Amino acid sequence: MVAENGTEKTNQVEKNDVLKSTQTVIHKALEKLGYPEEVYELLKEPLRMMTVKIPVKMDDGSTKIFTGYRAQHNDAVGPTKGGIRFHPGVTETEVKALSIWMSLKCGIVDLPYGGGKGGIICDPRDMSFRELERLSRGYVRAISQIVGPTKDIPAPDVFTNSQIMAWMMDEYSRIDEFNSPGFITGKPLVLGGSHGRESATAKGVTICIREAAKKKGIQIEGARVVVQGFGNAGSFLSKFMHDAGAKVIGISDAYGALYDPNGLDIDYLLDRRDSFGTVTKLFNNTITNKELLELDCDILVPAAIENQITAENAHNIRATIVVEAANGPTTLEATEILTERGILLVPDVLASAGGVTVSYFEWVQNNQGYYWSEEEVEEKLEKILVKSFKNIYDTAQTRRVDMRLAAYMVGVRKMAEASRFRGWI
Ligand SMILES: NC(=O)C1=CN([C@@H]2O[C@H](COP(=O)(O)OP(=O)(O)OC[C@H]3O[C@@H](n4cnc5c(N)ncnc54)[C@H](O)[C@@H]3O)[C@@H](O)[C@H]2O)C=CC1
Ligand SMILES: O=C(O)CCC(=O)C(=O)O
Repeated sequence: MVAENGTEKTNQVEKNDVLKSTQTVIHKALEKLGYPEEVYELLKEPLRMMTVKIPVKMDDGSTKIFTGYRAQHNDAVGPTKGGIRFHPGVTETEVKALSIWMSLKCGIVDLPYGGGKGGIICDPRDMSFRELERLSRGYVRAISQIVGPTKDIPAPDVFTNSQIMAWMMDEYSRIDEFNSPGFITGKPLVLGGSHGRESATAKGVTICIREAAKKKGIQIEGARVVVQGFGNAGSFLSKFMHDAGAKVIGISDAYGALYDPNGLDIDYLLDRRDSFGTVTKLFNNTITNKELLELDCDILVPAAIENQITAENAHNIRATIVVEAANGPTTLEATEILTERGILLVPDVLASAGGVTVSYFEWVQNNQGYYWSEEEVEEKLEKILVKSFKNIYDTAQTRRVDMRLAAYMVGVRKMAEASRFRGWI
């Protein structure tokens, strides 16, 4: 496992905490809403969890057996939906937690879906293009019985992209003996992808930053922004903030971080990064991810992986607003510390919901065979996220809770109600 700067280590205990802490907040949210204990019993784990072994012929002639997962948290509202992660640190508990977060996101932005998530333990940075294609196709064959356009619809996540979605869609279409663009979202445009999906997660984060900045009296123009992660979410976000006149003073990837108090040249960095969001390897004068998170700034955006802001560094965070583009970057203890310190934390299940929202638009377009312009997509996304931010901010104020608990209260309600009407509880 890569460990250049100490951030790539996989810690099973922390990974377990991701599920436990999610369960803790769900429990609190259900209590606040007055639901009985059996609702928590139903929602605390995914309804279905599939573990698969995927044999892949490697380029050197050997066969490697990969382990993959697909979790389907709750399908009372509709088919499950959520990305697929290719990362060496993937664990079963992480995938379970990620599927629960997807349910919450879909509830928050009011999509007709429940949450799902997938992952494969692998390091795509060490694999060839053809090995990745064989792995992607093998995974789809292995999970094909439980997924499909009306059952569970995957999408991209860490270290997966539109090319991987294309291979997966092609493999599913062969199994289904039917062209099935609605099986997966985040596809290339020529295969039924949607305008705006690639940048959707970052667009959603940008809208949340703008709304949060208004609450804190921060002007975006000239604001100092730090972004951890320079992949799909982090790089588009850096570009949007840069274009809006903010000063992006720090960015990072898995190998280190770059800092310039006068603002980094984001266009240059975008041009030089690779398809895994790696750019810092090109520079000598890097800082660590730990140092990056503790930089003096107005807006901090963790956009990489889980458990980055913890009880250990929460006291040292010097941002006014923290907006979680990544899933689960802040532990519960750290959430409490930041809240006590008056830092406004916009939680992952709201801030990163732009991706699944435009994935839903992609699926709708695939189902109707009629495609929308980028302007239409952006207009619809803007309306949904502004409304969701307001709903959660207002809930936090009126119920005197932090925005994470408010978001869980909003997110959990629809699936609890749908489960009740179906007679499951
Ligand atoms: N792609 C999407 O549509 C969505 C992504 N997210 C979340 O956003 C986060 C980033 O996802 P993407 O940008 O899609 O992934 P990506 O694969 O495009 O980029 C990941 C970035 O994180 C960095 N990274 C990986 N491991 C790291 C580590 N141990 N320490 C520091 N940096 C590390 C990589 O170097 C890269 O810059 C994840 O938490 C993901 O679940 C959330 C919603 C939607
Ligand atoms: O686009 C989607 O369907 C899901 C994106 C995702 O995996 C996430 O929001 O974490």
